[in-house]
Amino acid sequence: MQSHPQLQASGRRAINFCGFACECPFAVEEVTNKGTREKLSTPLGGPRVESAEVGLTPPDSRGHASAAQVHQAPPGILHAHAQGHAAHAAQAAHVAHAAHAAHAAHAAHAAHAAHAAQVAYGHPHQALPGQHHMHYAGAPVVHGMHPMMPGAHMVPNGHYPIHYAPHPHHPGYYVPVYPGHPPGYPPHYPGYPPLARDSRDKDSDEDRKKRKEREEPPPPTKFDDDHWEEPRSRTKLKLLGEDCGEENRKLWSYPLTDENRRCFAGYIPCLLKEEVCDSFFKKIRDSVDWQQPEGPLGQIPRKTCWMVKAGCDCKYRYGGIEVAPQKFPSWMNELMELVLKPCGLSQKDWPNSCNLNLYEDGGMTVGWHADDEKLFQGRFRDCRIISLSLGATRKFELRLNWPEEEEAQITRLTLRGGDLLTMEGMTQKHFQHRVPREGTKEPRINLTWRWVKKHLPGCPSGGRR
Ligand SMILES: O=C(O)CCC(=O)C(=O)O
Ligand SMILES: [Fe+2]
Repeated sequence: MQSHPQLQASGRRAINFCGFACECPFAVEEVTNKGTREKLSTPLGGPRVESAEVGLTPPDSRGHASAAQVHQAPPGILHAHAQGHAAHAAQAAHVAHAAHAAHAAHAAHAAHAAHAAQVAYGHPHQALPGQHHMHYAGAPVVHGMHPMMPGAHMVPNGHYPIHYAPHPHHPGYYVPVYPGHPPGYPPHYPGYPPLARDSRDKDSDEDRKKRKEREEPPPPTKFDDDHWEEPRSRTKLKLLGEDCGEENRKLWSYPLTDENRRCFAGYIPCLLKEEVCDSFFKKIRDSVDWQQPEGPLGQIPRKTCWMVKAGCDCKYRYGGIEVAPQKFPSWMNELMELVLKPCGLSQKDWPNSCNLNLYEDGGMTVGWHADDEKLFQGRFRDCRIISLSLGATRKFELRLNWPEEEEAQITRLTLRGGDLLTMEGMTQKHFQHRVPREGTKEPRINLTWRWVKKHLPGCPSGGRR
């Protein structure tokens, strides 16, 4: 993450925002103007920033950028704080609205808040008209009741009664939370729209637990006492990596092999050469009519496109969105030829649909989900999904829906441009997968080929008309 320009100007540089490849907003170290590194920590584990030299420079175009990013704050992280530093929060808030600045300050850690408030407006009285609040260090007055936290007094320089909850991903880190939000509701502040969250993005442990209690179906009935699913020695399921011919077999490995659940993920590294990847990447990026549909929780955090073979007009509905089909373009045949040959599939057996995603940078993601929509029948029978990655390297994770004691819950893979990944058997029933947030600035395109087994009513490829 880049240092804030105001910090740079003051000779201080906040670095190493948490060190994790994710959304953790907190700086954990700072380079001082003496060139030494200081640990930033609070009694609660969240770090504290004491960059009192932060100036009162008005926001520039970067400020606008910050404001925009504020609205894209990742789930579980408070909006104004999302940029990882009070100065960002302040600047973002400043750009947005003085009242928002108040919330930015409030949202932030008390020490951050001081700077947020101070830097953001310099006119603390405008924070929320008619209220005595948000006057922190450096501002003239500190008194009054907090406008949104009953019983809470405003106090100078920290020890402000912000409540903290464990960071959803990083043990030992804490994030401020706003009391009064309904459980499971993504923290946000009045005046901001709800977080733009993918309804598939159910990646906080807290969320997961609560959702589980509320709406997750109980584990399905097992095939027998020892097996979740009928073993493939009986069903005769053939894996692509086994049934692809002698010359291709050596290309494959199976990083996920769960015979008990009949779940598999196959992998071929660097299937396509770099020049081929580059050429398809550009063609796809520039020619596809990318959509970023709005779901119940805001725009999905990536661009997408749903393509089908001629004769099918099934829409793809998932997570409260609906994507209209586009026809396979001419490049699709060329690409399928390259990708599906090593899978041992001849043209008559090719998939009849493909879901495409464009992740413009590491901030774009797909949250935990399974491709278990009725179209593909993956909850009821073996289901193949073949995925090709182009562009930036991203992590890909699989987790069990119903882990048993001591079972490893997450399988982590790294997908580079040109890599092929499959999910086979009952993987869509027993596992969820995701592409988590990362720091990269580089774009990635992913294509997942699938077989529509149950066409929507009215689709010319379906049984009924
Ligand atoms: O981008 C990826 O690798 C996964 C995409 C995915 O899971 C999906 O499109 O359903
Ligand atoms: Fe998926």
